[in-house]
Amino acid sequence: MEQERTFWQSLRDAWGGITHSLKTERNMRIHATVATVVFLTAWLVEVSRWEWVALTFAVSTVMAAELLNTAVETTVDLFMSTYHPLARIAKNVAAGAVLLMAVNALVIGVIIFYPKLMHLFKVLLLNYFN
Ligand SMILES: Nc1ncnc2c1ncn2[C@@H]1O[C@H](COP(=O)(O)OP(=O)(O)OP(=O)(O)O)[C@@H](O)[C@H]1O
Repeated sequence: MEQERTFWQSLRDAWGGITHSLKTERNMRIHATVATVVFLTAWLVEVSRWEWVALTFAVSTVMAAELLNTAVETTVDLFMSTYHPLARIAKNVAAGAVLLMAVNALVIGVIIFYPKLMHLFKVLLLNYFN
């Protein structure tokens, strides 16, 4: 039996899982880019404390879903290298979880940013014509 691992070894392996997904999954890189843009915009338009909570939660759930999707895809590929309807269902359902979380994050993003960006747009427009 394997020797008991330290907390730091587990943490390093978990981080290795995230970096693996970033290196191998294009969608994960898209999520990371969108997350960076969202956090930068949130900082620029000075969102409230609770809006930070909602955005952080939305972004992390999408990325966590993508990590689980990668885990499902990898596990399916390990056991099924040829076409199988059940493999298709497993992968599609895991991808569906990512889609659901992404739509949820989009709705939260629109609710938070739309009024702020519209306000900013109006201020810039008024300043331009005055
Ligand atoms: N062994 C298989 N049997 C049947 N269908 C499969 C199999 N492998 C993949 N598929 C189908 O192809 C799709 C893409 O699977 P793939 O493993 O290539 O994931 P991906 O290209 O990384 O997709 P994602 O965009 O969800 O990350 C799956 O959602 C599934 O519909």
